[in-house]
Amino acid sequence: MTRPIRQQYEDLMRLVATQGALKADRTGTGTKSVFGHQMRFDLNEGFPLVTTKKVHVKSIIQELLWFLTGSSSNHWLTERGVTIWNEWARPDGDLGPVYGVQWRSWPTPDGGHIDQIAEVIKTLKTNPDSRRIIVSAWNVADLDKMALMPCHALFQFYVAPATEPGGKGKLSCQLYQRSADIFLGVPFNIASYALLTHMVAQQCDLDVGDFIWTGGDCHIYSNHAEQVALQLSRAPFLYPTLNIKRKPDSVFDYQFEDFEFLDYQHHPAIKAPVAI
Ligand SMILES: Nc1nc(=O)c2c([nH]1)NC[C@@H]1CN(c3ccc(C(=O)N[C@@H](CCC(=O)O)C(=O)O)cc3)CN21
Ligand SMILES: O=c1ccn([C@H]2C[C@H](O)[C@@H](COP(=O)(O)O)O2)c(=O)[nH]1
Repeated sequence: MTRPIRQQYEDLMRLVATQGALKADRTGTGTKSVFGHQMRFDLNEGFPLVTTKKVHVKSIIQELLWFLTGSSSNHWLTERGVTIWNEWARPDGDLGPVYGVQWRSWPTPDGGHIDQIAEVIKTLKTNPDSRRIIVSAWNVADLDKMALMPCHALFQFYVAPATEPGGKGKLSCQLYQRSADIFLGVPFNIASYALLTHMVAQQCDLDVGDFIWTGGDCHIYSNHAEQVALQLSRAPFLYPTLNIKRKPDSVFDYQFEDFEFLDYQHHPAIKAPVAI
């Protein structure tokens, strides 16, 4: 199959840079913003890793593995050389009941916990036609205890049945991201959920389908304007290919070394300040 060169991400960036409304925000930085946007990535066309700048995949993989441990501590990340959450961590490294805590141990009113990821894997294996295969990080009662409220708030899986006898079903995933920092956050978020979709598909003996990204407040910070102009002057390359080197016993047993990206052709990295 010859793959097309895709630029959904750059199209969103261009749309917001040219059409976005000037809008104030919590951090006091100022943004250009568009409300409501969708991108669809066919994971069979390659792994959607932005090519118009170098994306730091190590941070993305480790952050996803951190979510899957259910940890609330930034120490897990810093011990592995990942610093992207440092600005939000409390002095003891705690981030409150953020993504991983809600994914793996959503608290129930009677004092119990729900492992939403384990439930999703079980449902995909036993009832793939279900329309209820959802993970939510948006725990309203816990929001005020979180260092930062979830940006990637809710995701749903979907299985398209096999089209030939003996074939595999195709796993798709759609994410709702309520707030999207297009320059810094979104390349991470797309790659993270695309990676999760590959991992869940491998565990459930499914092929991959689409990753659909749906954004709420899609913004470019005013202090990213020059970086955005540089990035939009570059021509995208073909997406790389993800190789998962082994099949671990469960979705919770993946290691950083299990993943490699083949043929990742990219433009140079572009530095930018993160809005706190
Ligand atoms: N304003 C803002 N944007 C975000 O994207 C964001 C937050 N806040 N707060 C929570 C997390 C942390 N995330 C971050 C934070 C920093 C980078 C960042 O600085 N990226 C650089 C360096 C990569 C690295 O060191 O690994 C980049 O060039 O992508 C990316 C995502 C995503 N989230
Ligand atoms: O995974 C993430 C996490 C955070 N962001 C961005 C989106 C916003 O720019 C900030 C969060 O600020 P709020 O005022 O809470 O919306 O972080 C992201 O893009 N991706």
